[in-house]
Amino acid sequence: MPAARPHIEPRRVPTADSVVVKELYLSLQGESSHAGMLCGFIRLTGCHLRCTYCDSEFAFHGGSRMKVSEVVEKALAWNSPTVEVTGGEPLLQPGVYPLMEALLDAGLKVLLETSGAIDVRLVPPAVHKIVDMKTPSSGECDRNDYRNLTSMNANDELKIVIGSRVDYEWARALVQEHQLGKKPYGVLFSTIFDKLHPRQLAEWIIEDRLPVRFQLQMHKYLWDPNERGV
Ligand SMILES: C[S@@+](CC[C@H](N)C(=O)[O-])C[C@H]1O[C@@H](n2cnc3c(N)ncnc32)[C@H](O)[C@@H]1O
Ligand SMILES: Nc1nc2[nH]cc(C(=O)O)c2c(=O)[nH]1
Ligand code: SF4
Ligand SMILES: [Mg+2]
Repeated sequence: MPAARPHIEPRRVPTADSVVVKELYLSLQGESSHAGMLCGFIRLTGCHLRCTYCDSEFAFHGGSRMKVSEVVEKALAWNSPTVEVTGGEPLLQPGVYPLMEALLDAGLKVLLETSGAIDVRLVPPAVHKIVDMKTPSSGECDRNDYRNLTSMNANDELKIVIGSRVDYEWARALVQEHQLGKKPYGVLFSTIFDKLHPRQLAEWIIEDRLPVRFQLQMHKYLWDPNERGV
């Protein structure tokens, strides 16, 4: 007689209409090609990586669970055409997908800041993805999901945060091997704040004539670099 099949309940995602939010604030976008624009920030709690240089460790824990509808209401109250979902690692929370859909439905331009360690194919195509491929000095380079290099479109940007000559040569090899200058999306090269002098990175890029956009974290020059909520 065959063994009785176990009864398995269908998998449910009870949290999909809510997210755990660490902070919500209005500022100027400090990074990417959207830098300088008014932007509301939705910072979600939790991250599975531990980049050596992370400036947002405070977002690894805590925060408050909020309904997606409540977050959208707060986002609309900023009266900013653009919002960014960041973290922590925002794609770890199942509720982030309905959140992004709801923000788009509300007529907002939605930016997403995510590490390159998570497959981005489920992100709604209208979202502007900023995908950060981790360099050796982050300590998390082996977590990169390189399928993301072919899952991004003209709205998106690949970001590489560089803290040393080793990181730079790693990033340069990535650009050259994958012919990233020919992709529909742009490539951003940024420095780890206070680790590599920005001028040094600028000079390397010029010397090698790399097809990338140099950028700084503008908010760290406008405000105290340790200030929260900016
Ligand atoms: C705090 S993370 C949150 C989103 C996601 N976890 C990620 O890593 O992309 C946002 C961005 O800040 C960058 N970042 C964090 N600490 C930094 C630092 N000390 N200097 C420069 N960029 C930093 C990250 O590399 C990432 O591109
Ligand atoms: N002003 C400002 N711009 C940002 N762009 C990306 C940020 C982030 O922490 O993901 C960030 C941030 O923390 N502040
Ligand atoms: S992935 Fe982002 S939030 Fe997580 S540790 Fe790295 S920089 Fe910080
Ligand atoms: Mg930040």
